[in-house]
Amino acid sequence: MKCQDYSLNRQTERENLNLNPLQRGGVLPPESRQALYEFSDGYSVCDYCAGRLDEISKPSINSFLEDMARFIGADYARTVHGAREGKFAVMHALCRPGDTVVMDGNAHYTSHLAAERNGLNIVEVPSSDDPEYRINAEGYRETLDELNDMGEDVSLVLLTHVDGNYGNVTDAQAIGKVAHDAGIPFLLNCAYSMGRMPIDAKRWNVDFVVGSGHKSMAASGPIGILGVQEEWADLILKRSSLHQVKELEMLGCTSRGAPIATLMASLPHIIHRVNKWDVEVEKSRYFVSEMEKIGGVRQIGVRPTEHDLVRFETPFFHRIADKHPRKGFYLYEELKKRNIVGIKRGQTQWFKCSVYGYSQEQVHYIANSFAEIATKYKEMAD
Ligand SMILES: Cc1ncc(COP(=O)(O)O)c(C=O)c1O
Repeated sequence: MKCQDYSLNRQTERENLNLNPLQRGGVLPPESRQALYEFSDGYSVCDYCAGRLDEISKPSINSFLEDMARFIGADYARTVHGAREGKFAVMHALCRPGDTVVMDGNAHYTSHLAAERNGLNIVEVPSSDDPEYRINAEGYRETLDELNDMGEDVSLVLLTHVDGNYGNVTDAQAIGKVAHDAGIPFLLNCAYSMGRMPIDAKRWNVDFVVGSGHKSMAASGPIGILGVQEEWADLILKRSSLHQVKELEMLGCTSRGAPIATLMASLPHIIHRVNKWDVEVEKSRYFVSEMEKIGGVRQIGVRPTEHDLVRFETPFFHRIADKHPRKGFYLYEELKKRNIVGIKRGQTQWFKCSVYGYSQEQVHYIANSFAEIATKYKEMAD
């Protein structure tokens, strides 16, 4: 069989300033790039395995998981292949087909799919209207009261801590309390927060917490974290009846090579960086204020933003696209000329972006580049 050359090169994308919110939190520090090289073979962490991934002591996955659990305020931590697999595992262990799970109206599609694959009914707590799309504890209380009045049993309450559309940071502690007052366990999806900002599952009334290594924890994917409190450990981490040492919901073992090696190497880095979250939020607010100096550009979602993921409505750039010979592609192309990528090609009506991890000078350069493009095509927007 003839096969084309698949050797890959991503140098250009790596060297540009990448504003895609999906990419910002997954950039590896140098020590993790080294780990990636050392552990790039498939089963590379399994040389000294005595039966189960989370018990391996060389490399020290066992103590890494204890440190991770402490970092997120959970009693136990396991690696999974992503936040979605963590949600699926919790639902699979806890709920029965036909049960109802209550989740926020801003929930990620993977929460829907995890529920669907488990045969669960989804009831959503609506967000507030445009432009805030806010999710609050009162909404959860009302929805749970209504379901209770209808005689509907709810087996799980799920909240997206930070949603992927607006970057709204919700009050997990208050919603966790509502869930517990109703006697229902609480699952917090921290894909956009764990590894970026401090998480305290115990203080926030969280029974199960999931995070995403490739999204927010400076790791090569696919990898995620599932945190579980003591009360639920026997259920979620129950052993197989056929292979006594193996944990059923983990299908025995999860991540077995580069993803877990990079996440381990990145743990000190992310423990350190979450303490500087305030600086990131300030940087993000500065970026929003600079962008909003361009006529008609407006940040959507809760204001001032409390996260690095920001969504802008950009009618100004959209009007230019109507007249520009390159149509909607001009914005992407103009940014690329300035070594900025991450805004989807052809998208001008609105876009999401993030300046997480960039220096103040880089943020200034990025904001200035948008302003420069706006000035260049000002006439076309009139
Ligand atoms: C809010 C949110 N939850 C979950 C996910 C999925 O994370 P993972 O790829 O780790 O399953 C995403 C990814 O975009 C997300 O934005």
